[in-house]
Amino acid sequence: CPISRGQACIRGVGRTSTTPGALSAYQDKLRTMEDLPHVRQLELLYRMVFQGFHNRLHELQILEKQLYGPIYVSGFKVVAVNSPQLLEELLRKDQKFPSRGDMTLWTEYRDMSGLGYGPFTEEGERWYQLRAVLNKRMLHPKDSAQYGGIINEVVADFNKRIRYLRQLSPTGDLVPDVSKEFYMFSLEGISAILFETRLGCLEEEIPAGTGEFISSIAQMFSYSMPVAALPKWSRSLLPYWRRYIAGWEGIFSFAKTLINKKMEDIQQRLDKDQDVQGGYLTYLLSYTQMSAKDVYASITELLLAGVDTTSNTLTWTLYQLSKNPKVQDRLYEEVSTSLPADQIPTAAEVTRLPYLRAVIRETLRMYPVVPMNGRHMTERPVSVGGYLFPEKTSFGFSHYAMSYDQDVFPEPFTFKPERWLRDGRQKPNPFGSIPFGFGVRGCVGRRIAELEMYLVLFQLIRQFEVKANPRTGDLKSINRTVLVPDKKLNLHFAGIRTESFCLFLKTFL
Ligand code: HEM
Repeated sequence: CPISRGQACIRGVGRTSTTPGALSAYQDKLRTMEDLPHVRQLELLYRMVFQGFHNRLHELQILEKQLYGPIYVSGFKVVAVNSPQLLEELLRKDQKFPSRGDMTLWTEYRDMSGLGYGPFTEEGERWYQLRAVLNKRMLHPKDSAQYGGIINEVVADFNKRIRYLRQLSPTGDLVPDVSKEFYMFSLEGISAILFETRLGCLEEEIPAGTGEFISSIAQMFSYSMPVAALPKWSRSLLPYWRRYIAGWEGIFSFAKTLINKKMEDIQQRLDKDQDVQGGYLTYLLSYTQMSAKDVYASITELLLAGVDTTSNTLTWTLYQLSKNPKVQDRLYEEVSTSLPADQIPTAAEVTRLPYLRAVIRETLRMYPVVPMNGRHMTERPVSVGGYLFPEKTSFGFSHYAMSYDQDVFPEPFTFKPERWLRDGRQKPNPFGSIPFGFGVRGCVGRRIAELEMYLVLFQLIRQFEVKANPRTGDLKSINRTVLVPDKKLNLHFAGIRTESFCLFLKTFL
């Protein structure tokens, strides 16, 4: 452990390895990858460049399914899996240490700087051991529930900020660029959990260090596209690589400063023989055998994975609620009757509300923030849909197209949270929409993300009626690694709902 006092550290995981199942004699009858429809690289490039799919690759999944069926080889030798049944078949045969494939874009800077890998970038046995440590205090709903109090503090600040912004507008209720506000909310929320420190993202004046950190994250993400697309030899000639690396430097230096500060605090307490108690970072630093290098890498990756995902989902949710007043009314009915108006919901209370959960579930169906995921099968051949694929085959999952498969989701373009209610109706095939992934490599932050979204949505809808701004028009989703709106979303947060006014008075005055 980076800090120790003889506490039990979590040791390597001793899971017995499963012998890869030998394929049966029936294997001879399986067809091969060559028998599948192939999308030629030129075709793909044509569609991307001339048909404008370069930033709408998720929509291309729908077209490709119509043209090539549920499984085909796409331009860059990736096997596209485009039906829930085939996806289930493949994921149930996943490796003991699943892999999503090449992560060099995220690892190069760390290799250059002697930094470690986290859950996103690590592979094999080391990844497995890392996840065993990171999952604790995070993955189980009971673990994430302990962060309800911290998240509610952030929600309270977010409410204040929304009230402040709406009163600045000429109409007295318009909040411009809601995505940006949710970004700040998500960054503040996840940092409060991971660093056990408030960054001040929701303050009127963002502290200088926090501002630089936010710019570094934006810089790293925005230069990752040209860096990935351009050849390595161009790096010394063009500015992109240098700026990309500067982004990573800013991110790591900020994270290290906060983590080092926590380590010092803990060490001081230990020196005085005082008890060490705290949240997630304290747990990693004091109760596990993770090295400081691993803690820097893991915390940084958790943070990066936990901001755009949650914030964009919240943006899409409010967008859909503003377009579907009946759904919003039903949600309001649920949140306003579930608790007294002056009571702030706890994690346990908020996760019990079926319609609130269904609203988020439906948003993630229509806007799976990670619209394409995949697996690289390194260990052994695998059969799917009657085809045999050799080891080292890469599979790409067309989650977006599956989410709009009308056999699984009737009226797929309609926002219908009801389809997720467990009130006797037939449940959709669960593999039609798996926004947090699947299995041991699935999203580690799922429960925290859900909790953040439930708590903030509960309080927003209890207070305001969210209305579309006619000038904004319809939003389309574009793919920037995650699905984001193609333009800014401005929304009216109309009239403070009467029931909540006393809550407001109680909380803020
Ligand atoms: C709406 C919110 C979120 C969505 C939709 C989402 C979705 C996903 C998906 C699809 C994956 C890939 C899973 C797979 O390959 O099977 C993933 C992985 C991951 N997510 Fe999330 N995520 C969200 C929020 C978060 C948050 C809040 C955190 C951090 C606390 C987080 C941390 C991670 C990490 C570290 C991984 C990599 C796990 C691994 O490779 O072992 N995510 N997420």
